[in-house]
Amino acid sequence: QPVPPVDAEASISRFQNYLRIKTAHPHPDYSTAVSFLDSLAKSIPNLHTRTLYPATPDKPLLLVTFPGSNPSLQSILLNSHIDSVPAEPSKWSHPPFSAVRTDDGNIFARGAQDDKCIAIQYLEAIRNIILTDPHFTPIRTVHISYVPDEEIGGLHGMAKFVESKEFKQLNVGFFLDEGQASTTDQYRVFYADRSPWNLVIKAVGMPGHGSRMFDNSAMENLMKSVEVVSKFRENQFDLVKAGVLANSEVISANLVYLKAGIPSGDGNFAMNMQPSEAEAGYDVRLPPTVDPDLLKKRIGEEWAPATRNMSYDIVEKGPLRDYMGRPLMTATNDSNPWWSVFKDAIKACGGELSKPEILSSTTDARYLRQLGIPTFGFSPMKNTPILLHDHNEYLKDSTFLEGIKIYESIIKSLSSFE
Ligand code: MET
Ligand SMILES: [Zn+2]
Ligand SMILES: [Zn+2]
Repeated sequence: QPVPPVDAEASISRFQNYLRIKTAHPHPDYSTAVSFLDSLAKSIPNLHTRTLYPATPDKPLLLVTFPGSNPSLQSILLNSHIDSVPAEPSKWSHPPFSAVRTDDGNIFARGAQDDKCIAIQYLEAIRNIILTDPHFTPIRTVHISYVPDEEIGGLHGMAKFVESKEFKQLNVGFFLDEGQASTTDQYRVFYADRSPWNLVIKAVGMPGHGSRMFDNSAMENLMKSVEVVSKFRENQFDLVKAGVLANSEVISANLVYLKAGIPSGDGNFAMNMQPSEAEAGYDVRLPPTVDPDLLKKRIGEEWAPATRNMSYDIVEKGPLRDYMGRPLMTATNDSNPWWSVFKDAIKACGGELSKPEILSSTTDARYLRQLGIPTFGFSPMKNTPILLHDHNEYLKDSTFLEGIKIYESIIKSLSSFE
């Protein structure tokens, strides 16, 4: 029986159709996305699916299973989050949920890189594996999880899932999650993430007429803090600019909002009033190697000192250490047998990997590393600008297709590893 040819155009259409589902926060359409992925998985022979609700009925998680011949071996879990960050359509050259494909092959959509590409690539890779070799049976079972809420911290998604009995029954031995695009000809792989803190610094101070000059206004107090944090940020960034450390190896503290002022009722602010409260919000990211207590000390003493009427609030979005108290990092040496299997699989299909890195952003991988499960971040996008969370996010059609080939090799190798 002749093997039907792999239909690349059909794979691209399926990618575009998935991109067209409005999965952006604050109201991601999880039910449409899950039914789309569920039917897609069911159109591939040998795949089974289950929909789980680890947290609440409005936050589904789709689990796809490609059964292995030896269920006593630990399984492989591939992951993709369903949700996307918001997009501002007026700032885009194509509507963010149109998945327009330009003449040069770029497919524009929110989620094209982060991370709806891998969602479809996993399934297309398995489809191609079965198509080209109908007798291929993995030795280890391969699961794919499609999880909600990653972009808002994963508390009602992966964090809950890893605590469930369904997860424990999967007996996961190796986990693969999203990574980031590479601007070079080499693929990037990530062995750790930075952990996010949401830091809010608040100032109170003397209110008064807009014309008066006095010490200790809330604005003055807050702006002094903003200067101190900016200085810290500059010092960290200088290490990056000098090539001493990578972006992901320093602490970043980026100002993401400022809130102050007395509303004048017409959407503006009263200009002749000095407010008695002001606050600043920071996205802070900590590399796995830093001591969180030292940073907290610095925040309390230097960034938001009580002596200047300042207070602060830190929301830690997820774990920083595993249950043994160790930093969340996956070994990339012989102590981790999965490392060479993964590396060799990339090489086997002609790909090259750059030196393993810490991811500058954060993924659900931290919840698996917390359990001590070997975990890498990987999204096969080379020669591609890094556009996650940016305007005009896109992925080239040929890059998407290359990624499917990479996953064919990875899935075959990982699932055949005894
Ligand atoms: C707030 S948890 C992480 C969410 C998102 N993936 C980010 O890195 O910003
Ligand atoms: Zn992502
Ligand atoms: Zn993201």
